Amino acid sequence: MIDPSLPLLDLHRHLDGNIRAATILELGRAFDMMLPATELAGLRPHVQVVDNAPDLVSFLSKLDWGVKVLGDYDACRRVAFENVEDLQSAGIDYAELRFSPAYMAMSHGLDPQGVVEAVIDGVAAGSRDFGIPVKLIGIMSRTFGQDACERELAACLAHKDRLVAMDLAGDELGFPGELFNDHFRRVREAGLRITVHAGEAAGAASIWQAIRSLGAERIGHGVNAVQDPALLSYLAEQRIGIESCLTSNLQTSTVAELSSHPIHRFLELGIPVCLNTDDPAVEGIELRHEYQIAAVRAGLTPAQTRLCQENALAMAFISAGEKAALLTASAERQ
Ligand SMILES: O=c1[nH]cnc2c1ncn2[C@@H]1O[C@H](CO)[C@@H](O)[C@H]1O
Ligand SMILES: [Zn+2]
Repeated sequence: MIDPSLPLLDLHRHLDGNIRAATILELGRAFDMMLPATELAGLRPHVQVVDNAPDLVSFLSKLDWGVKVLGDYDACRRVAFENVEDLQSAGIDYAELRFSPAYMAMSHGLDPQGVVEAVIDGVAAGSRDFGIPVKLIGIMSRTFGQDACERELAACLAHKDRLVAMDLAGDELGFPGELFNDHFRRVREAGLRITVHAGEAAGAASIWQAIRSLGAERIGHGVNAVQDPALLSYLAEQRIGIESCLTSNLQTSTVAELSSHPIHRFLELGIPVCLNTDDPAVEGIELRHEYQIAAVRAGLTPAQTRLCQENALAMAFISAGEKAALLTASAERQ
């Protein structure tokens, strides 16, 4: 259930995991690329999860066609703009969109800093046209290693005033957080907020590492925190929020079924948890599905989904004034 008197926020949403299949087809044609299909129905299974993936890395391969068609900066600007249009269609009042500039840049040898600029531009235009406030989170894609992440971080920090936070995403098992301690020291020095994908493919130790060494204030997924009672207490006491993405966790086989997802345990223990999409186009879902269907399958009551809405507002990387404005706007539309 969604309480319309509260704002609807998506804090964990990959802009480059939400590239429309129709846009992939159009850009593929524009850049004269061989795609696995020439029409939507044929393309869909290549860019969207049909059966749950066996693991995180297989799931992540479904994002690849979306970035392979980004042949120039205009294409990056377009997908950024369309992402804000999608927020409007999805009834979302505020979002933090995250993106990996090096991942978006790599197929056509673009400059990651140019990609950051194009995404900032596209999101600003969308935010203005659709009247939705949006903040941006830069991602370091750990899958490409430490050096690539250094270049990616430099591209993000060149525009640090236009980003609210940095994140670490990709292959958590193959590229543990320890490899990125120095990167996050620089993020902290730059004064950006920090959220980290942790406890999704790896265990609770990866979450401790993200908090203690990387400086994470919020955790993406955090499913495997459930293995460690001391960590659960710590998350609750320190108000470290978990950005839950239920359908994503099912599709990456992080959980076998939603009924065994630990989210209700997290909520019962007083950990700030919110509901998010992750990679909506790849998953074939929107935020409403997470609130109205996935959360119910995970055993949440209407009071708990409402609490998720409140938690999202508390967890958002915006000022108290911006939070109050979101609250007022949702109360007024009642
Ligand atoms: O659920 C996820 N877990 C970990 N990494 C992810 C997930 N979804 C997307 N990415 C990663 O984020 C970057 C693009 O924004 C890519 O590195 C992609 O692999
Ligand atoms: Zn994610």
